[in-house]
Amino acid sequence: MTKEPAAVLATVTKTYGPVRAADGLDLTVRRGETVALLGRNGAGKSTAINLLLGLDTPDSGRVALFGGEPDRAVAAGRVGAMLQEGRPVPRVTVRELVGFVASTYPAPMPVADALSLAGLTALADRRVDRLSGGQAQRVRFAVALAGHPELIVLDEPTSALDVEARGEFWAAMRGYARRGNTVLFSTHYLEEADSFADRIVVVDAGRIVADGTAEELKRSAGGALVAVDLDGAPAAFLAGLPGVTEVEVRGDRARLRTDDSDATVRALAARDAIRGLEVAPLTLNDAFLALTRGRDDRRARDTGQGTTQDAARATAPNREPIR
Ligand SMILES: Nc1ncnc2c1ncn2[C@@H]1O[C@H](COP(=O)(O)OP(=O)(O)OP(=O)(O)O)[C@@H](O)[C@H]1O
Repeated sequence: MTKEPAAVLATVTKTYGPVRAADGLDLTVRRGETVALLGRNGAGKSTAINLLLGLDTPDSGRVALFGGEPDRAVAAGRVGAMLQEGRPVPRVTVRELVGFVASTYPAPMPVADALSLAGLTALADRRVDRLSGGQAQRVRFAVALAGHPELIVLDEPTSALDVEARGEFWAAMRGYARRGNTVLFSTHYLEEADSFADRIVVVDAGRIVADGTAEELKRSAGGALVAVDLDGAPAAFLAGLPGVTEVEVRGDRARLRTDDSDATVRALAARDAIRGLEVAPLTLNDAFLALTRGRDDRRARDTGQGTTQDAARATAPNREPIR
């Protein structure tokens, strides 16, 4: 018998007033996968996670964890979660806190094991209100492990951590995933999705707009980037060159997205317009922007105005984590 997937959202919708926070989400997370939900603020990542965990009910569609009701899987300890809201920190030691939470589950993980996986063995007797932000986040991870879950769901687990704490956090998570467990995490950091996920699911305006490995996302966004100096020439001809799907001109430099970089470069060469030529594959960031841009454009059309992202993009390509 094939095993049920760890998590399923089937054509799930959820609206909050006028906002379609989940707009027909279809997602299957297979056992053993590490999946990133990648999207900007307000894309619908937390909504998807809350629906999956049974913390919210969909307007329509079906949600299942291990083939059953989310509540059942959560109560059985098969699912651990780290959500965005921090709870007040009690004045107990790390070991006491994890031990207490473990005692509420039917088949908990041994406390020493949870502490070790979370990289907390040396801090077991430290009070939890006397830890750094990164250490406190690993305590929350150990708490999420306490029920001995097969699936961990993390909503932006590292957004408040510095680079070093982030590295330690992901090292702990990898140890858990290596045991054959399933991890679903949301993030707006492209590099985090790229480094830690087997599969990236791009969420935008309550919809899944792409789903695959980083390489597949780059391929599905299409092509490469070609940049040249204009040398004072008017830029109008660039959009008509073979392969070109997008033109961005800043100062005297033109940046083209193309489906066929060979054809584009040949056409540029034929016009003797290859000064400062650069050809580069799309970065994951470029792919993300290309994959989510269509919806921005549609939203802008629907509301009759550009979005702030459009405005930012018109002046500078986004090289930062998506915010
Ligand atoms: N309880 C709620 N009531 C009203 N609107 C909500 C509620 N929860 C979410 N929304 C709206 O639904 C949309 C999706 O929000 P959601 O929190 O799922 O996005 P997100 O991708 O997790 O964003 P972030 O990265 O900021 O956490 C947003 O427009 C948000 O304002």
